[in-house]
Amino acid sequence: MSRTDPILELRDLEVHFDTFDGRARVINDVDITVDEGETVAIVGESGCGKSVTAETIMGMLPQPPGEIVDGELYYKGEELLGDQTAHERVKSESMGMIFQDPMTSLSPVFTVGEMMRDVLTYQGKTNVGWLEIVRNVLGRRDADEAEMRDRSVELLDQLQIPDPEGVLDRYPIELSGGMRQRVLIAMAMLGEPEFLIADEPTTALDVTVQDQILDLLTEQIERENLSMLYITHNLGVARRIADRIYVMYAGEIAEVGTRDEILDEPLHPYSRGLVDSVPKLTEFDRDGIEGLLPDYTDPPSGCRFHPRCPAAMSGTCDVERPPRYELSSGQEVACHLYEDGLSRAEAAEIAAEEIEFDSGAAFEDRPTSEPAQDRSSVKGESAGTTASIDAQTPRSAEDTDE
Ligand SMILES: Nc1ncnc2c1ncn2[C@@H]1O[C@H](COP(=O)(O)OP(=O)(O)OP(=O)(O)O)[C@@H](O)[C@H]1O
Ligand code: NI
Repeated sequence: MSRTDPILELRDLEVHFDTFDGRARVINDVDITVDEGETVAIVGESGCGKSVTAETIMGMLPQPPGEIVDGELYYKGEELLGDQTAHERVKSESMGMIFQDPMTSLSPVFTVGEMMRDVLTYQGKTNVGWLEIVRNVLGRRDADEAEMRDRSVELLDQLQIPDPEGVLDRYPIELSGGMRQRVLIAMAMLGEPEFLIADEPTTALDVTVQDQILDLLTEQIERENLSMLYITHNLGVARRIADRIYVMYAGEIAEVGTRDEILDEPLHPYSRGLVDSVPKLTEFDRDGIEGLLPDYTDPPSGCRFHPRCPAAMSGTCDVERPPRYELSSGQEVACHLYEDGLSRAEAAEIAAEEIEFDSGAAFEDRPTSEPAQDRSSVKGESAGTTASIDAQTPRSAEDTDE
């Protein structure tokens, strides 16, 4: 892996929430690095802490109930978590944020909190015109209208929005979902950012429109040589867009590697289960991961994944938190099966020998190094308990970009 200087470095992040059930220790010691010109994806199932990580980077974590207990965030070497003024400045000067379109994400799978946060993108209104939004986004209520129009038209045009002049005078509600998402990307680009952060911007769109949006986004990234952190639960999207991938599980980083390393042969048992649960992305024919994310108010001891792990070793994985072992290739994996300095080939051999998903067998019943042979149960049979990660978007073709 040839790497340039990091533009963004998140170190040792720990985020807790005060909830009715007690203190939820959600983000536990998360490190993320994005190099100049690089697109990094964070993948993981719903609830694993992707958005909390993004909110922290954007200085948008609601505090309370959230609390950043530990961690540093460096943007080009400047620390931001301890300096709100610097964070605000860097955000407005250098960062662009792409959210989900609040109007297409009004769906029961989103929490009220998430919807409210997204709606803020429109300053709480759905009936404001484009120029109004631009003024707010730029924080320049007095910005010269002609100048904003020119820049906006140019961007809308780059994003292949038909009749960009006309769109400027339309309300978001008059545009299709795909068009609104393009407008949201244009909004993020308006401040001429060098770093983009996107939290599942295409999730609510159907696959064809999602593809178009990803193409347009990639074009913008290449044109402006941007760095990007892209958050998604969709491995197909990560394959399209990412140079490197961080796999997150229960508020921790399970594995980091290049896109091909992670998607072609992941090493962490969780990543393997995740990738294998997407039929189109793999030749393996394994089952999904049984069980649910842990309760963050009482997370498992040792490795947070051990209760769901088919390769968990009693006396080790339930006791000791695995460090992130670094292979000779640079790939990092937080799992006791491995050790520092292994080659990819050695690690792949260990993974093939030790990790096999099947149904039902609980951690307690499992011998240490003899994976069970029963593979009768397939993903989906135990509805609701199998980690589900989409290769496709959940919406149907009926919702296409009209
Ligand atoms: N404002 C909040 N108050 C309390 N708990 C929160 C808050 N925001 C997030 N959490 C908790 O933090 C955990 C991680 O949530 P997060 O939204 O980061 O998950 P995610 O990986 O982005 O999931 P998804 O794919 O569904 O968007 C969840 O258990 C969630 O309930
Ligand atoms: Ni999220």
